[in-house]
Amino acid sequence: MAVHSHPARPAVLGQNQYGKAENRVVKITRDGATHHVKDLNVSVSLSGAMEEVHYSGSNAHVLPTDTTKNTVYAFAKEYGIESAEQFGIHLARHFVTSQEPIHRARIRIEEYAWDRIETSREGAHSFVREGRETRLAQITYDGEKWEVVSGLKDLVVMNSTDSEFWGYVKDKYTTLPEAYDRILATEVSGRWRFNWTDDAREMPDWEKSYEQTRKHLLQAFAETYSLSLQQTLYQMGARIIDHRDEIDEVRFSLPNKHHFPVDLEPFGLKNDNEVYVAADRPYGLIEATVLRDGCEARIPVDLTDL
Ligand SMILES: O=c1[nH]c(=O)c2[nH]c(=O)[nH]c2[nH]1
Repeated sequence: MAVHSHPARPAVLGQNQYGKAENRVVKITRDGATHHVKDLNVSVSLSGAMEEVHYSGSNAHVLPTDTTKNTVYAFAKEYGIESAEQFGIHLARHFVTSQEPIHRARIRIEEYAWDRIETSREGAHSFVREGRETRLAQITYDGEKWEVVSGLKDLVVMNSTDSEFWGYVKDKYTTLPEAYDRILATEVSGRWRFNWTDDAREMPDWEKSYEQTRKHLLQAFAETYSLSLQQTLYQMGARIIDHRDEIDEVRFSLPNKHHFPVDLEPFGLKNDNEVYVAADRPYGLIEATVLRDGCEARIPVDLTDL
């Protein structure tokens, strides 16, 4: 394509910058059975001698935004992520010193913090996102009977190992590679229905019930060696039914927050289950009710209806 020059330009280019925004990089560092997680959202913004790409479309000075994305993932492997600041400094220095037309790099980073889930099983690879979930309660009374449904939403959890997914149906549209060691992460939305229905019976201790139900749910997530999110969901519900006599029904809606290992082979790097891209959509959505045997399902299928 012809590169046009504009000797008499009525419109002049002002401040400009470009790069790949919101690179979701998750780095797992393994210290034996103890895993450490760094979870960042990295936005790269470059500026410099970029007049020509705007005026004429010449890309001669343009390092592709796709390359800036690859650099983020490759650096996570090559240099690790000690801190957001250290990681950002590495990246900014790289872009400015390796590409002559790039004069300025701005790296913005958001970091999501994870706490460990306390569990009795061996190994430390289960995490809950820092920041409390939202607790929910719905009370219905018709003058005779009570129905109390409690629950929670926005409880984000992750296992950095002990999750596999294979042996599934394959048709002509199936491309998913089987996974024998993957990250399992979800944002739990759950509701549980109490069997307390009338004033003549003693009420459960609602505060203790919530705290214990949350604990069982988290421990079941952490302790289940998972062959599918469906299996983990059932274990979470069954653990609650087994341990909490006051609850007859549990329903979960679990988005599968996919973490795909990044292919670093093109950069001569081996990704040994360390660097992942955290994809936000589309996501698998796994939903099911777990009931005390013989009890009726009353929690709506669509939890947003509750
Ligand atoms: O745990 C999973 N369950 C699925 O049904 C499913 N489908 C898929 O593509 N990945 C997964 N993972």
